[in-house]
Formats: sequence, structure tokens, C-alpha cells
Amino acid sequence: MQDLAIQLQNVNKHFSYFDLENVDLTLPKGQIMGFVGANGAGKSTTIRLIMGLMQADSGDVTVLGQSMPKMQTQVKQDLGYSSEEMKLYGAQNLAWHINFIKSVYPSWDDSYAKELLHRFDLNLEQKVKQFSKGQHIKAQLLLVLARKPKLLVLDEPTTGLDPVARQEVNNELALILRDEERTVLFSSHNTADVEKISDQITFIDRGRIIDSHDKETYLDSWRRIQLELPSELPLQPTGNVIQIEQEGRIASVISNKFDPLILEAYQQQNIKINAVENMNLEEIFLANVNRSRIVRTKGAQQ
Ligand SMILES: Nc1ncnc2c1ncn2[C@@H]1O[C@H](COP(=O)(O)OP(=O)(O)OP(=O)(O)O)[C@@H](O)[C@H]1O
Repeated sequence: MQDLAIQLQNVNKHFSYFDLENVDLTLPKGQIMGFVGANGAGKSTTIRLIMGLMQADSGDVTVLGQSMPKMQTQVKQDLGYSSEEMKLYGAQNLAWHINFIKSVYPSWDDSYAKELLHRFDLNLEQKVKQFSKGQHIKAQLLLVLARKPKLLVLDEPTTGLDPVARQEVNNELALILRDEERTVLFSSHNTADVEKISDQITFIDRGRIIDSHDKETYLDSWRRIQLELPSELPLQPTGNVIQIEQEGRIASVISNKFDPLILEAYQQQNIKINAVENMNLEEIFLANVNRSRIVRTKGAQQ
């Protein structure tokens, strides 16, 4: 069995107006996982459960081989977390924060911290309360990255950053990717960031995991196929086609498990294939969410 940094098995968490349901999630060590979902999908709740900040109603949460939240202190040194909710002390400067974190975490890497300070263009002496939003986010990231934890859990690390700062943060994450010892889970709304830097992708919608795969094979399995039909009769759904849009004799279908045999099958029905297009992660995410919501609505109606 692969060595896992994170394993969630059948995890449930109930809130008054929201349920996280039967969440299964595995992240092998040394991988970067992009955790994608719309607003309110359950990303932060899942992350809080992973961090041991909240207890699941049922199911098992295992992080770096330890059961959470029970063994939280045992993994503390190896686990780094950053989220917008975490506030730094406004009255203190960055140097004070660095000294504090350094005293708690022996793995602190001074030369890496200096590098980040320079790259993120932060000032050691400036009081945190004077930081802009972007500087605040970058300072938080510096404090967690320079600890060099084995597992980094970042809740929307690039939200609120301008395109330049976003690129800087993404570049740092991409560098971490080369370090086979380290594992990253980061949540994001930004599918372009996830497409660029992650090697595992998990989609969550309305409290359920709707897909979780390695990026390369996943992206490669989706296609949009543009068709010209012999008549205006509705195109019949076939296996591996999850969406059909048709206007007259023109149809656009989406396959989530593309196989060239599907093209042969269309041609045999005198359907002309105008184009077979790859899809980007945003298009895949939207198609996936739409399908999952249709399936759930149908299930609820039955
Ligand atoms: N402590 C809580 N008590 C009650 N409901 C909560 C609590 N925390 C979160 N929720 C609800 O759970 C749902 C999921 O919230 P969560 O913060 O996990 O979503 P998210 O995917 O991180 O969203 P966003 O991208 O908007 O930050 C929301 O409907 C939220 O209102």
C-alpha cells in the first residue's frame, strides 16, 4: 500500500444547514493535491477536520499515520497550516513572528525564510497591522513554508492576491512539488492555479467528493465532441457521455471517459464529427458539478 499523508474514510459532519457526507480522501506522500469547490462546498470544513480543529461525527481521519484529532500534538511539528482565518498579532512586526515560530519549530530554515522575505517583498520591521491584505497572506505563508513541515495544508492560499503575488505563491508551491518528501493539500476556487501546480485533483460539491484523480490521466480522459447530426431528432445518450447539448442538427457532447470507439459509433450512425476538443480544468469542473447536481436532484425526486 502507498504511504499516505492524509486518509479520510467515510467522514461525516453535520451542521444545521449543511452536511459533509461520506467523505473519502487519500493523499499519498510527496504529492500536491488541489482541492476544488464552489463557495460553501465544504473545503474549509474538510480541512478543519484534517487539521484536528474539529471532530467528525463519524468516520476516520488519519494524518501522517496518526488519528485526528486525538493525536494532534504528535503531528504538530510535521504539519503546517495556513488559512485566512488565522490572524497574526497586529501590534508585532514580522521579525517578532519569525522569532516566535522559530522557538516552537526546530525545523525552521533561516536561509529559506530570507529567500521568501526577498521574493515576497516583505519588511521584517513593519508592524503586521500596517500590512495590506496581500502582505498579510504572504507573511502567513512565509511563516508556514519556512518551517518546512512534511505536510502543508493551505486553505485558499492565493485568494485575495493580485496576479503577480499569485504567481509568486504558485511558483513556491511548484518548487515544493520537486521535493519528494513533502506533501501539500491546498484548496482553491482557481482552477487555473490547480491545473498548473497540482498532481492530484479533488472536486467537492455540496458536501460530497465528486471526483478525485491524478491530474494527467484525469485531464486526458475528458473531451468535448462537436457533432453534425443527419436529422434534428434528439441524439441518444451513449456510455461515457455525461452531457449533450443540441440545437437542430448541431450537437456538443462531453465525455468523461473518452475512448476513440465513441467516434466510430457516431460515424456508423452517419453523424459527422466536426471537432474533438480537450477541456481545461475549469470546463471539467463545471461539467462535473452540473452532472453531480442533476444526479442528486433526480435521486432526491425518486
Ligand atoms: N461551525 C459551523 N457551524 C455551522 N455551519 C457551518 C460551520 N462551518 C461551516 N458551516 C457551513 O458549512 C458549509 C461549508 O462551509 P465551508 O467553509 O466548509 O465551505 P468552503 O468550501 O470552504 O467555502 P468558501 O469557498 O466559500 O470558503 C457552509 O454552508 C457553512 O455555512
